[in-house]
Amino acid sequence: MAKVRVKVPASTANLGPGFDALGMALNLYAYIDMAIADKTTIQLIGDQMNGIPTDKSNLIYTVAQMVFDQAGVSHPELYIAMYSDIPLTRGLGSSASAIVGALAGANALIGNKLTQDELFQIASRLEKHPDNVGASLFGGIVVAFWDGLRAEAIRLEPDQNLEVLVAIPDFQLSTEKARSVMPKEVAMKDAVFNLSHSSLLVAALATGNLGMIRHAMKDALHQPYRAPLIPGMATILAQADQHGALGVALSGAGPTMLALVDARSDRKEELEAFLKETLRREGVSAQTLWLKPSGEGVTAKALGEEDADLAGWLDQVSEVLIAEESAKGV
Ligand SMILES: Nc1ncnc2c1ncn2[C@@H]1O[C@H](COP(=O)(O)OP(=O)(O)O)[C@@H](O)[C@H]1O
Ligand SMILES: N[C@@H](CCOP(=O)(O)O)C(=O)O
Repeated sequence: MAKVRVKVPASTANLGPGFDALGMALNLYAYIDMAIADKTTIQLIGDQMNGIPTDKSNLIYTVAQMVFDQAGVSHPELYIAMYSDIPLTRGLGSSASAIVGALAGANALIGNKLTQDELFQIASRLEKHPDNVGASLFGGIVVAFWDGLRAEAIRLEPDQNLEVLVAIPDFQLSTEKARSVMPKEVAMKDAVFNLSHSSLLVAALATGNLGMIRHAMKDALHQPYRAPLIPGMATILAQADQHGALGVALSGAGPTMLALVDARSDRKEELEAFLKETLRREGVSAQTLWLKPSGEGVTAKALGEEDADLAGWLDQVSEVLIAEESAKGV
């Protein structure tokens, strides 16, 4: 393919007890255009990616080269353009989406020489959290492990009534920092607590037993240690189910808080206000977003000569949205 456009979903990892094991793709996306070129150029569109390098140290570029290496081809020069709605370093899997997007784009450019499983192995090796990369790659809900040698995953179809409310604080928290506060060893009772709760959560999600989520979505392995890094988190974890959440967790390594909600609930406004107000009382301003699980994982489609470049296409898309809103009279 001469040029490809990749669409890759954000992800939320852990879902509470499934530390490094459970992930869900969300309908918040990053887009990457990629083509083989005479000279490497990397264009980052929007303020979102301030500070990300635009030379050959860029993650998208380096990951694409890994695909070429593994496939035994050489394409050292690339055109890359990227736009993302996924906030960086907030626990919504921006790094995983960049890795998975780059893998899918580079693989499409060379006629999909690598299998999905090969992409999953590379992604898990790089990110080290198969919950994030598995969700961005396969979509839906992913149950996964990575043992340092191999990653395995099974994808579950999310219940159609599942909605997701995220409260994204206006500060960044790197995964590295949020992992550094965790103990190296845990007590047997905490291990058993998480084993039973994450197993129950998978069963609840697999069978659509939404009422069980509030019992299952509890964690003793990482959230207690991370809570001091996020003012308001402990209160949200303790009380969100009293305000209409099916379950609540830290999204990935944080600082975003995530609530699972029944789409038919009439308490959505109450829950959103509770999350915002709890964080505000602790001096944290946060943006709330209503999301859905993304059933689809990463996609890569071929672009023709007639297709607009990424910046032009984004303008067209927003014009369509504005036109749709005007037609609705809002
Ligand atoms: N498109 C991208 N290009 C290059 N690096 C990226 C991109 N997206 C994310 N990253 C890197 O990933 C880091 C964030 O990863 P991480 O701390 O795991 O948080 P999260 O994945 O939850 O957003 C960013 O600070 C940046 O270094
Ligand atoms: N399981 C990892 C997930 C990190 O996710 P991110 O979206 O914050 O990068 C962890 O909890 O450390």
